[in-house]
Amino acid sequence: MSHLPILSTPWAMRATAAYRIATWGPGRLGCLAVSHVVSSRGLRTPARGQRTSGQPRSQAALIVKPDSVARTSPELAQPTLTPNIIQDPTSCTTVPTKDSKTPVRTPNHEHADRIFRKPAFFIKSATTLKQINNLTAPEVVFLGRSNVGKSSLINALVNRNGLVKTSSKPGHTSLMNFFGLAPVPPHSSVLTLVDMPGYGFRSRREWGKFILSYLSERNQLCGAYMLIDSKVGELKSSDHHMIELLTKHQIPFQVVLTKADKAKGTDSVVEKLTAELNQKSAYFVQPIIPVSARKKLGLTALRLTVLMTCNLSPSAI
Ligand SMILES: Nc1nc2c(ncn2[C@@H]2O[C@H](COP(=O)(O)OP(=O)(O)OP(=O)(O)O)[C@@H](O)[C@H]2O)c(=O)[nH]1
Ligand SMILES: [Mg+2]
Repeated sequence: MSHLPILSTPWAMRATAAYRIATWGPGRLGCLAVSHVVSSRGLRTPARGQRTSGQPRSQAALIVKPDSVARTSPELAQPTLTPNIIQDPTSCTTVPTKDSKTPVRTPNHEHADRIFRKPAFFIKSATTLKQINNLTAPEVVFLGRSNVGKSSLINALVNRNGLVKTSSKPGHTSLMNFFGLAPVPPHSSVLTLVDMPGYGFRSRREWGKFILSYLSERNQLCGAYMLIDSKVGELKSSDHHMIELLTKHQIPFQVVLTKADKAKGTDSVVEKLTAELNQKSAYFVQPIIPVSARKKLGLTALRLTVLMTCNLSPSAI
């Protein structure tokens, strides 16, 4: 367990975060939405697996890295998983260079790729939580600034160019879109992937309210993937606000460096961001994963961590 400095009371932290969200691009929320978020949630156990609601909030929960996201958790410490996640150059975190050795693929990598070859399908767009009540599969959400590559990454993960619409124009995705993976669509979905509208430049204020209620109340949500453009290579203020929001709602999140084909080297960026995020949030989960949707790099590593985040054993599906 690692401890973060206690900055203030949980209530003050929540109020501060709520104020910041109220002034942030995708939200620019009215006071009503903010006070709803501040007062409505109980502590949920962030998880590899579904979170539960209704447990009391405690300050301890805000300052202690939860076991389920600590890097020392037995699950991540499994020798068959962790070293390969971190070291396998093609299928995992590192974008391979010309000098890379032939990657070693473990059965877990094979399983992860196999699961993501199951038919992927569009379920629905939503603007209220009620519209997604019937979606019960474990869920992960892809978040990030406009144009960072969220929609392209989902297409690449499920091997379906065109499943999610992409555009070079920022602000293209304008609703929360839900996608399923299932042996026999649309039944028995094993996993739900959520594509968010981008925040920051060209985002729209009306997205904020639903996104806030989604993050604060959605029990199916197992974790978030926060995308950073590897060419940008740093957290912008809107990313900081999102991290505060994820932390406030105790949602474990992992960072994905997108468009790695365009960046010269991602190692130093990974190192710098890892140190910064470890300081900033107890809900940050390592490792940071560089990917390229265009060159299909790093995708297997991401698939495997998505399955782990959702507590879906790759070999059991
Ligand atoms: N070079 C490169 N370009 C990429 C990659 N992934 C996405 N892009 C490009 O980045 C642009 C934005 O991609 P999207 O997937 O639409 O980004 P988004 O985050 O969904 O954008 P919004 O929905 O507007 O928030 C498009 O022109 C993509 O072709 C990548 O891996 N490499
Ligand atoms: Mg998009």
